[in-house]
Amino acid sequence: MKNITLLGATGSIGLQTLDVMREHPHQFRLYGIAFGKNVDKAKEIIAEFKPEKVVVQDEKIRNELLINTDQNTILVGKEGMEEVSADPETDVLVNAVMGSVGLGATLTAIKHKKQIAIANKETLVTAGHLVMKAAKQYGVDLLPVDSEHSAIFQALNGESQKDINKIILTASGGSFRDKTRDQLQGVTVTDALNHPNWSMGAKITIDSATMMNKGLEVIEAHWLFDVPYDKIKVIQHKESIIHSMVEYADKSIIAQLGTPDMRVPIQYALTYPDRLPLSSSKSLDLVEMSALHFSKMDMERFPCLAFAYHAGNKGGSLPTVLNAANEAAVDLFLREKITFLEIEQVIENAMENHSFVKQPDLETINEIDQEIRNKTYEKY
Ligand SMILES: NC(=O)C1=CN([C@@H]2O[C@H](COP(=O)(O)OP(=O)(O)OC[C@H]3O[C@@H](n4cnc5c(N)ncnc54)[C@H](OP(=O)(O)O)[C@@H]3O)[C@@H](O)[C@H]2O)C=CC1
Ligand SMILES: CC(=O)[C@@H](O)[C@H](O)COP(=O)(O)O
Ligand SMILES: [Mn+2]
Repeated sequence: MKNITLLGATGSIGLQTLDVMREHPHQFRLYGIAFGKNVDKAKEIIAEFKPEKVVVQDEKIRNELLINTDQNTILVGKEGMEEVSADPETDVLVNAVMGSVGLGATLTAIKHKKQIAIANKETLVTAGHLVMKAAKQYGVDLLPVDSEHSAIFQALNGESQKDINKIILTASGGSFRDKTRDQLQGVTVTDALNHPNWSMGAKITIDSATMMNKGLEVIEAHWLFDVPYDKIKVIQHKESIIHSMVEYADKSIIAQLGTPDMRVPIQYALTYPDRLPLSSSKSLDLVEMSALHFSKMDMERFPCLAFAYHAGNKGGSLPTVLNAANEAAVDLFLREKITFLEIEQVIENAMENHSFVKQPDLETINEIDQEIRNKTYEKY
């Protein structure tokens, strides 16, 4: 029986993690949760799973939650997430919060040698060098939850790092893949939230539409698999059936396929190196599928992908700027303060005007993250 602490329990990945846990009640017990604002959903989770530790975003939410939940220990904010991540009773940390707010918890869990299932890609984008250095120092593996990275992790299994020719990340193209740049003028939040293949949280769905999601995933792959950027390629694959691939020195390509169902990579990160049945997930019927499509990624159509390659290649503080500007811009778009096309302008502007720091430590990263958000929110 593994004790799971689930950060972001009320979100898309959080709820699907709970689905996996329901299928395997003898393997997993929910020890701790953290959530943001969704008190009603959190109450349902607490009533069903009875976690011992609950972390809330702030004091206001704590007061709302206190009614009926006095049997739990309630912790608050980033410090609360770090405390529950370090808790001796936590065996596995599933980090599924949205955004760089998850960074401290990831680093804390590493220092306490926890098994970590990482969905929170922003952690790796904003401070990949610090996270991977700590993981190496404490001998901790980060088990990827992101579907592409789970696919790559499975395709890499047992192979030698030196034999990798390239990693091929697949991109669905997002909600606006069939639109030209001209047709992006005036698109609405509702349109942008309509992802063709996946049902996900709002922020990542917008990231898919701008292609920033794939940009973040390029940086995530660089850190997780220690592969240089010139060996990480992106192709468009509109069906999201091949979740990603690795090409080896002999030109063999190993791919991982499956229906678009996040419970599969979530469960694998929880059970690795074993596999358990997942009866709620559907088998892929390739005959019914009949055809899969691939096309070249157009960096001019999707400039956010080019921004991410640039930030990744340059390194230093630039990925922190990319991530913080993107988080603020997507939030502004979701609240209809800026247009869809302004998202990329906010990011480009933040990257161009930033005073570059070559080797930022944690304090510097947190300062830059806050400064970029403040500047962006001041402007709009
Ligand atoms: N959804 C997916 O299929 C995939 C997601 N990912 C990654 O997983 C992460 C989560 O994504 P997703 O589940 O879609 O996002 P959601 O928006 O659905 O969920 C985010 C979760 O984080 C919580 N949260 C937000 N801010 C805070 C905070 N300050 N303190 C504590 N909790 C907070 C939210 O709480 P509340 O709702 O209560 O406010 C919610 O539980 C992201 O990094 C995303 O990129 C990666 C691959 C696929
Ligand atoms: C499910 C998942 O891992 C998402 O990151 C998904 O990949 C989004 O799809 P696209 O970014 O390819 O549209
Ligand atoms: Mn993904």
